[in-house]
Amino acid sequence: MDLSNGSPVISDPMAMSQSLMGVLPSNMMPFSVRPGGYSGAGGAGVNVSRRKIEEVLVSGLLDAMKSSSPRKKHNVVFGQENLPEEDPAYSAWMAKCPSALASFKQIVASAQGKKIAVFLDYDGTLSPIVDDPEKAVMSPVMRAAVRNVAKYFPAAIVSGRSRKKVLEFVKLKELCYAGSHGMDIMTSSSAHYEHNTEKGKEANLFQPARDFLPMIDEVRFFLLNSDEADKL
Ligand SMILES: O=P(O)(O)OC[C@H]1O[C@H](O[C@H]2O[C@H](CO)[C@@H](O)[C@H](O)[C@H]2O)[C@H](O)[C@@H](O)[C@@H]1O
Repeated sequence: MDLSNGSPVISDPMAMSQSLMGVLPSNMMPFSVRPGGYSGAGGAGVNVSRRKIEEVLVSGLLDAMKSSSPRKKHNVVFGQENLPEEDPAYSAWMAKCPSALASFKQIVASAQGKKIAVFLDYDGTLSPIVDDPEKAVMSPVMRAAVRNVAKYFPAAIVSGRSRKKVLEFVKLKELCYAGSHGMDIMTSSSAHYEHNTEKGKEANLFQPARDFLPMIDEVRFFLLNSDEADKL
């Protein structure tokens, strides 16, 4: 990330130096953004205790993900009949993209005392994959878990779907939504984001996704979907 002119420019995370990546697996890609951004109402997202992080993210969100979507069979994904550990393609893929969940304790530990924002995918993460995209509804348990996440952390859903469609499924006003792969962003109307948004302005069409970044000090991405949650 180049901070030389005061605005964050995200470089290709995979090309970042090993020292910057630290000890994190390659699917958690940390980078810093300009400081002094998000200061949510009541300090949301900051100084959340380890117990609360585990309760909200692990017991709440991950458990909801595990029950909402059964794990896909490995051979459906890779077209193989053999066991995952015997499949070179699967092993190579796992080496390149290790499960963030295997390092979840490390993530929680390193999140201690930091401002945390949670970015979630919709299809296959908050809803099960189904044949008819119109029927990819979110369960009430998942909705409650996401609502709880948004109570403690700035939270956003990023989807390839239209923002309107995702909002129709999720029905939670306290989140940010980025639809059409991030080309259509709606920030929350709650007090959490008021200082970062123009009051009364609901949707910011074609707002660059990096406008989210001043809300937080540091971003650590990790890939997580219901397949992975099921392996916990
Ligand atoms: O970025 P996402 O939120 O993961 O959206 C990606 C695509 O999701 C939808 O398609 C996927 O889910 C459908 C419902 O479970 C499933 O039928 C389809 O096979 C999946 O590809 C959505 O329909 C697409 O428009 C999104 O781009």
